[in-house]
Amino acid sequence: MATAAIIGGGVIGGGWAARFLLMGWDVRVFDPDPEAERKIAEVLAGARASLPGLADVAMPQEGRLTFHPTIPEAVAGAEWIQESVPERLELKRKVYQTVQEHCAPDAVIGSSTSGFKPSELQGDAVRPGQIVVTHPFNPVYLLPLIELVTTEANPVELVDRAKAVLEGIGCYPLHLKKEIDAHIADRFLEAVWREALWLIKDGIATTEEIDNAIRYGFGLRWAQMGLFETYRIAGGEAGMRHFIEQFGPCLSWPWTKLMDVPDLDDALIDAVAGQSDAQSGAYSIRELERMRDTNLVSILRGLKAQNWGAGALLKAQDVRMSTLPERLEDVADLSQPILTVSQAVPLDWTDYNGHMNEARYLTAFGDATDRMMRLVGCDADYVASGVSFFTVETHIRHLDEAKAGARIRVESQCLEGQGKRMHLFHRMYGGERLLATGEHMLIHVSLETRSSAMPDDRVAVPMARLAETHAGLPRPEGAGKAVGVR
Ligand SMILES: NC(=O)C1=CN([C@@H]2O[C@H](COP(=O)(O)OP(=O)(O)OC[C@H]3O[C@@H](n4cnc5c(N)ncnc54)[C@H](O)[C@@H]3O)[C@@H](O)[C@H]2O)C=CC1
Ligand SMILES: C[N+](C)(C)CC(=O)CC(=O)[O-]
Repeated sequence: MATAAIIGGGVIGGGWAARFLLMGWDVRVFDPDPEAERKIAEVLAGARASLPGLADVAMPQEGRLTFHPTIPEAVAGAEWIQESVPERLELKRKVYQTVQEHCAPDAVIGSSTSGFKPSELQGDAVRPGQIVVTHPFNPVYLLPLIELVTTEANPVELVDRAKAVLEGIGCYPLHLKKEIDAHIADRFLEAVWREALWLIKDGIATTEEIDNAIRYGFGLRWAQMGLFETYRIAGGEAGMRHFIEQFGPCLSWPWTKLMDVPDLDDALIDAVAGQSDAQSGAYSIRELERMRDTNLVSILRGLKAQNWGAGALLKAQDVRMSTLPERLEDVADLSQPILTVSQAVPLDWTDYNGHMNEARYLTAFGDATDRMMRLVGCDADYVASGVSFFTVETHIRHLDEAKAGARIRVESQCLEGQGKRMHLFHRMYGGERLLATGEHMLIHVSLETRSSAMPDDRVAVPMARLAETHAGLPRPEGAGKAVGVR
């Protein structure tokens, strides 16, 4: 099992611990705060409810979390050491000194620093080449971006290994060409923050109005296209050149106070903190984190459905992690029901009753049906040739609950596969518990005439083979039932 050491388990260290753990790594934590174990347990609970639901395939088995009283004990056997102690250069350098006395000489030491350059961190370290910046974004377990900043002291092999590890735990390592204070993203964030503080100080807007200006408008655009692609479109058919021509001159108008830092005096701090209390004080930080995570999961799953931006990354990761069969030949034992879905319940699949919403059972059974179609040869190429299946009848029984983050799996049985008909029976399990069954009748169709049509041998032959083999299985309890009063 791969092992990561987390040095400093606060907001960011806790998020790293959760991501590594849920991606199957053992995690060893050192943090002198006596409350660290409780705080990380709370971050982990949020991560367990949200991260697994970004995948539409089974995540790796969760790793083991242990806490250690000293740095030497925490880094023992670790191949990745993530430093997330407070943003003080001397403290970070002191930590590296102890870490390097006791860690493997080829382990990667990543720093979460928001602002220091790697050359500053490497300073007088005994092995500067081991230390890189791996700057994450909060919540580390959901946001994939990691700014990877290196120097010439870092061997290419170590940098490549760092990228591979980050990709392996579902991150998007953005390797900066050159080191610079505050990397790329924090320079933007600071610019925006500075403007926002001026707007409050000058009495133009409150914290809530500024947040609304972002979340009802350009924040939504940025999440999916960033800055330049958005502005290219804003230039109309003439694109970026026209955009610059039209809006470039404003850059020299006195619109922004970007270069001036507002004085963070008591009056401004009271104004910001007071407005923030009025805006969000009704919720605890944990409640706000939960809302943020649910929203992020919904946005990311939306982007995933479009195979776009951060969503495309998630889709590619599913392909890497999937072990489910795509062809009949891949099925280990064709005489048994086939595993067609294995995933966790996404946060945005749950409802006001605190469990998986009824519509999502059909989503999961629909995915199981799609896999059964592919298994009998009705794959993307087949559909592109103008033929497919339509589902004409569905009967779902809801037998038990599933909550956010719970692992579910669907096992599928073919009750009939003859002529134009494919009759499927899916069982959804959570561990050993039967959660639901779904029975579906599919009819083979021509996509041109939109009416039933006989399949050709590409589907007819494997479908008949599957149906014949599954004919040996007992008829499932509940098959053929209609809704009725017991
Ligand atoms: N909070 C944020 O939004 C982000 C912070 N960062 C960076 O992550 C780092 C940590 O920041 P946060 O997690 O926000 O701070 P934090 O204050 O939440 O956590 C710091 C943790 O380090 C522990 N600590 C203090 N001295 C230590 C030592 N000698 N050895 C081990 N642990 C020690 C503290 O007990 C605390 O739990 C900083 O470098 C910061 O710039 C990066 C991205 C975002
Ligand atoms: C405020 N901050 C500079 C510590 C923020 C970051 O570094 C990244 C983030 O999560 O916004």
